[in-house]
Amino acid sequence: MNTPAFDHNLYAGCAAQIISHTRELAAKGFTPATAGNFSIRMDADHAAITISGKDKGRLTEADIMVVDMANTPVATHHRPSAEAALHTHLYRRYPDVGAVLHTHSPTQTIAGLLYADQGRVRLRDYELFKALRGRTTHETEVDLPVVPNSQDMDELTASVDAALDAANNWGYLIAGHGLYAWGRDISEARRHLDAFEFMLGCELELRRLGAR
Ligand SMILES: CSCCC(=O)C(=O)COP(=O)(O)O
Ligand SMILES: [Zn+2]
Repeated sequence: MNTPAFDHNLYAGCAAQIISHTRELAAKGFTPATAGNFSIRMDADHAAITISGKDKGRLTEADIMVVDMANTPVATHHRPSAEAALHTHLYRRYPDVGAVLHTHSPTQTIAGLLYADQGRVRLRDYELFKALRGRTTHETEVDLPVVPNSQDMDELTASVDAALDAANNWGYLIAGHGLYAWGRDISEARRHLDAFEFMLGCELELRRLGAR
């Protein structure tokens, strides 16, 4: 008998977690049309990830597939997210990252455009910093990197890699596109995503008020 390419029970558990979070994020309006992609690391060599082009508010287990860390589909003919390379880049760069979430909320999309020239959104004095792993005080600055958008995934991955070398964080924005956030598991990735969404919303409001 052939050895299965991956543990099906592990895959099914990952798919269930992805579906649960994506439905909630879609209901918030964070995945317009078919935007967004989501993954969980299954083991050192595999990740469960959304298939490209699906409505992320209506995912079923059949809409989640497995790739290896070079983005090659495993035991399927489906096509992974067009941005799978950005997920596996994070899994390769950070061995302790267990989940990656990508959304396109209006706040994330607008903030990416407004701060593209600066290459970062400098966040200051937010109590919500404590939602980010490793942060214990509001009395600091946190730079959220902003990289230019590109349809060339090698170019985009290289921009992200350089931006994270300069300002290591739990997320980054792609200008005019959306947010990538990650964590050691999907709950932590979601907490980071929610925290960035909130702080970016505050930054946009402060700009509207002329305070930034
Ligand atoms: C319709 S949104 C354009 C592609 C994108 O940015 C995205 O997040 C969804 O792409 P996928 O291939 O993962 O469905
Ligand atoms: Zn996207």
